[in-house]
Amino acid sequence: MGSETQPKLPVIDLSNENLKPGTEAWVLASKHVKYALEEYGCFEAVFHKVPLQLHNSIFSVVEDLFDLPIETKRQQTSERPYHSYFGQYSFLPLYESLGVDNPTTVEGAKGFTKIMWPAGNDHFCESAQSFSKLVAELDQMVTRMVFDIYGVERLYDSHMASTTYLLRCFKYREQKENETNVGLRPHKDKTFTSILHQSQVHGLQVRSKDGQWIEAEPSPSSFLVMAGDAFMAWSNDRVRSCDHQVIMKENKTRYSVGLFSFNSGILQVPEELTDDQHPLLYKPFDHFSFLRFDQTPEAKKSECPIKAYCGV
Ligand SMILES: O=C(O)CCC(=O)C(=O)O
Ligand SMILES: [Fe+2]
Repeated sequence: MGSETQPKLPVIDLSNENLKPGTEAWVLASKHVKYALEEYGCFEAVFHKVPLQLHNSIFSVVEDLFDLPIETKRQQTSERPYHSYFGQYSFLPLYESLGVDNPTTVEGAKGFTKIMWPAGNDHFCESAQSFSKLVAELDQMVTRMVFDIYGVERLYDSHMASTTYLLRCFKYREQKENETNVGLRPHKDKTFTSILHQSQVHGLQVRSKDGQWIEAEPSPSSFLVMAGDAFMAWSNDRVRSCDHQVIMKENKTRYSVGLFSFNSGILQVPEELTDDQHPLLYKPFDHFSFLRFDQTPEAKKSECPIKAYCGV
């Protein structure tokens, strides 16, 4: 009998201070990032720049956030899809989430904090902003690596200038007897990138190309960097968007946080990514209009909403 090896996600250490564009280390890391995003649609980034103390404080304030009354949490509403409070669904009983728009800015962090705690909560505000700023640095590094390795570094600055961030916080309560252990059903994010960070409780799983579910291991220095549908379309299907789910096995409350990136303008496949072997697969599209389309019955019926929306 052969021994079964558990599939693992690619792990890439992006902590080194000397990891700078143009260096050999940068080129090597960029190749690993490209391979991981093309094969898995994701990888585990080791990123020690987020100190243990900040990891602890972000999960402590996220716990306080979900302890607020439901009526308070429902005060967070937004015109933008994915930016409001979600929870109390009979079909997804364990799940709750809240989003902080523009969390890397003082205004964004303060604006959200004021809605949740009208008398203020500096600890929440500062932790959410510091955490988001560091994870945004990771996002920018990875995005730059991808643009470099695909030979489209000329487009990086304008891409980043129109990127906006959303910090989503998640709580999955323990299941009661006879209740489902599904925290979140299989899905692909509609983001450009999503960077997920878990508390110590397992749950996040990623589907490999051959259909196996691979568990993402929680650790204070681990960040799961995933490509969303917008990234896949921008890359003309070189990058896969990552299929993932949350399954609760430990019977403990689970918290996680994710920094989601969106483009506030039009995304289009760079001409460098099309040729005879790679004909253009997507028309230019407005990212936020795609998010709205994704909520329509037409999108719900579709196997691949981004292709239904702007596929050639
Ligand atoms: O809780 C997690 O780790 C995953 C959340 C997620 O996949 C999402 O909100 O899209
Ligand atoms: Fe997701």
